[in-house]
Amino acid sequence: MELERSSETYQEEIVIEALDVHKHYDTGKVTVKALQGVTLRIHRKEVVAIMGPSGCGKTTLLNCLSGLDQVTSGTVKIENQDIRRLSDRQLTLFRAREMGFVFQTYNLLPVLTGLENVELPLLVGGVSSREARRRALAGIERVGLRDWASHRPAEMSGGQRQRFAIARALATTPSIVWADEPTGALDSTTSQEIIDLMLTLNRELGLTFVWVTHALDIARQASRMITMADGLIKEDVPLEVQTSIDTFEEKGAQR
Ligand SMILES: Nc1ncnc2c1ncn2[C@@H]1O[C@H](COP(=O)(O)OP(=O)(O)OP(=O)(O)O)[C@@H](O)[C@H]1O
Repeated sequence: MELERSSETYQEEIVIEALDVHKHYDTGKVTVKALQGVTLRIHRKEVVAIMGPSGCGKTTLLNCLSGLDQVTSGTVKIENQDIRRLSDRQLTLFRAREMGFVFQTYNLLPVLTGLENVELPLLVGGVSSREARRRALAGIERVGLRDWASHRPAEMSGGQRQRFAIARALATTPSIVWADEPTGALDSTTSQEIIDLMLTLNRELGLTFVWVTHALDIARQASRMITMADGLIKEDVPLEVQTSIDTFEEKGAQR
């Protein structure tokens, strides 16, 4: 399958690089400094969770890194491409090719079936209808919802909608998937199923994931946890270190 990538090829390869990124919002009277100098490197196959209190700049960072929004100053490179050097059209095509997006509210079109929702980005990208159907069905199979392909979102549970949203994000065989509160609208069991699905896709397809989440139990399952405050990165902890901190604390607590 074309989604498959060799893990050896990509080890230690930087896929997302932010250098001294600032983002200011001008709201007329005041300027909100949402990002105040973020520098960050994310390697291929990492699963990075971005945490922090409401308003600290998590979504702004995700939007700036993914090119959904423009930075005020600083550099963002994706796959070594400085995205500020791309025209709007080039950036749209680049995003469509390299990135998938998953949102808390699924963002599926209600008038389309699950299958049609997954096909849509492929058809927009110029893929033939026969090929789009083949690829969409393969993606839907991968998220375990073959029997639901002809249903509309209103007939599905939240977890099923999010699975279709993930299949849609995968349809264009991206290398990076951005997920903004992907489990925010789901109960804890369904949330865990969605997290397990993304972790499987990370392992099997070598996809890089960036999750924005409020939930510590979700963030702990990433391979790296970044905590933001006031538009800056305050902590950046790989899972192994996190685990040893937990173990240390647990041992300390037992003494
Ligand atoms: N379009 C906008 N116009 C003006 N200010 C904005 C805009 N988007 C975000 N902000 C402000 O930028 C700051 C960071 O917002 P952001 O949404 O990135 O935070 P967040 O950490 O994702 O918050 P939450 O966890 O509540 O979603 C906040 O002060 C917010 O009010």
